[in-house]
Amino acid sequence: MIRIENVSAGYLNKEVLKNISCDIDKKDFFGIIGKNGAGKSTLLKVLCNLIKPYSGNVFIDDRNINSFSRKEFAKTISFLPQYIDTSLSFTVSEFIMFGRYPYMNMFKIPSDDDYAAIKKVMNFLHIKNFAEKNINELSGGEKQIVLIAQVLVQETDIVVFDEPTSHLDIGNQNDILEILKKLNEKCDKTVILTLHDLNAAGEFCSKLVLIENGSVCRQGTAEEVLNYRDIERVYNTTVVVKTNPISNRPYVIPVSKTGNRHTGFGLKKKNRI
Ligand SMILES: Nc1ncnc2c1ncn2[C@@H]1O[C@H](COP(=O)(O)OP(=O)(O)OP(=O)(O)O)[C@@H](O)[C@H]1O
Repeated sequence: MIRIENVSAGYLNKEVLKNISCDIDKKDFFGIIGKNGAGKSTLLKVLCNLIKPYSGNVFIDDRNINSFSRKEFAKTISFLPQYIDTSLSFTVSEFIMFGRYPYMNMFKIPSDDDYAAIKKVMNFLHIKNFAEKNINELSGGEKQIVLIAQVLVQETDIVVFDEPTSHLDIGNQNDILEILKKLNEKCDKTVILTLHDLNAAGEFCSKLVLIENGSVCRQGTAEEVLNYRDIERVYNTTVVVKTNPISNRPYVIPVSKTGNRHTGFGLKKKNRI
């Protein structure tokens, strides 16, 4: 269980997160949503101990994250940031090997365990055939899977992703989210991620937190969080929220503020939920 308790944080004098609290359960597929600049990535950085909060604490299984050594923490939680430089010339297996850093000795020579971990993850993600390709030669979707592989070889129980599906088409986006879902449900990993696509968030996440100007606007199940009133206020737009007939999960459609001249539908409440 992860407990984020009364966290305020930011950069120099700029306070971004204002007294945020939330609990993340071991079994959660936990989505963080909110508009650009709301503080989602900052929250992930606090959680991953990359920036220290001005006040408040983060606990993993009742242990303050400040009490972990660097290596111990890297064996507990792994993080894929929003931007990662893949322009350097590495093969896919060399690139994935960077994820084994916490397990290596001071000479940084990979052991049999490190090679075995890479092989296992490549099999899991079906990317064995990429192993010797240069990372620069991959498509956006393939590259994203390799980045996830680097996170997985770290073999942590908690995996954190900052917008893992940005720039991907709907097919690749679904593939990545299915992989993360499998990690959550079959491999018992706690998955925490930020998403801009509210429909993907509604479809895949077991819990959501909606961040508004650095504070928690609402947290709970997708049905609780994706309600049109909160979404409209936070994103300053007009939406309809419906239930996906196949999965029974909520999805959100933007609506032109002036209604639709073809159907004559106005923005009455009955048309929006
Ligand atoms: N390194 C930094 N130094 C100073 N300010 C920063 C830094 N990183 C982010 N900020 C500011 O903190 C605020 C929150 O940024 P953050 O990246 O957490 O938002 P976000 O919700 O993840 O946004 P997005 O959806 O656009 O990625 C923004 O105003 C941003 O300009």
